[in-house]
Amino acid sequence: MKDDEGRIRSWTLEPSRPRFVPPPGAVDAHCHVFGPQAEFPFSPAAKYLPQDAGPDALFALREKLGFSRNVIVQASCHGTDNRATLHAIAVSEGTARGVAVVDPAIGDAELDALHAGGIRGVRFNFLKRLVDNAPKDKFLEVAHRIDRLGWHVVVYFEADILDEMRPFLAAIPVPVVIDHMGRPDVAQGPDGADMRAFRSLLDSRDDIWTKVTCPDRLDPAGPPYADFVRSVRPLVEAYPDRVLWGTDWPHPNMESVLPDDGTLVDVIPDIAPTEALQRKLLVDNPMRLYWPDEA
Ligand SMILES: O=C(O)/C=C(\CC(=O)C(=O)O)C(=O)O
Repeated sequence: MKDDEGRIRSWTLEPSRPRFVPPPGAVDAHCHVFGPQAEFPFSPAAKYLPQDAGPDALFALREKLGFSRNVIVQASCHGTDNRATLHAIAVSEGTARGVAVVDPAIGDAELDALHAGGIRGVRFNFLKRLVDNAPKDKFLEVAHRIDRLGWHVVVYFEADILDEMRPFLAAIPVPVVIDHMGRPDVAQGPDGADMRAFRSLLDSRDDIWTKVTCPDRLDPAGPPYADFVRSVRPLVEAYPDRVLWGTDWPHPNMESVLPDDGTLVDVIPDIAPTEALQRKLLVDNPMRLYWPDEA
């Protein structure tokens, strides 16, 4: 939905209240903020121009959905200027942490400042429709330099390049989190080629985690996201200590169908059917990665 200036609104203004009640302390471990543009302009290289979606709206949504904390992931529309993300973390009073996108030439003092501002990881985005460059050699240098801070890297790529990503992912010296399971074709089912390839990646090292997120992006059939559920539930059951969940609000680039965040939350018990799995997915795992001091 575009406004007169061509800025996209990709989120619903009136999400439903979910039936599923998350456990106390639940973390929405994948969401973003956009702007506000007047304070935090978008990057000249941005591939999409969203309407403002700032921390007030994010934290109001969190309240409505029954979550306690957020992990805010720097979105490509803000490039390597992390001020909007840092601002949202600062006003959260300790209930948000973040993942930054950095210029590979970033200095150690600036990395320290990001750490002080609540950043705990760096994101490498390989989606051609979102970024112009994804220099693996430079990314590896960054990955080596964040090791001393106890950070991890978040990697975003699609299933068609998984095989070419393997040597790069194997060389990363810190824990790795894969966004949206590397976007498999969930219509293939849990034993399809994409899920098998992704499992072999998870099996290649025990510190690769993944976000079991985005039924709205991965399952075009829509709610109740049956293909997503049948493909992803076995993954949650097989790797219960390495999975994270998030809303993906404000759902960058979702233009034709606006996902309902309440409905997304109601997918959680379908992919994590026991209380023990839900607690790991929503509390224990994200706390270990983002608030290790409190976990
Ligand atoms: O963040 C997401 O979940 C997905 C995005 C946007 C994005 O990653 C970015 O702008 O950096 C997408 O697929 O368009």
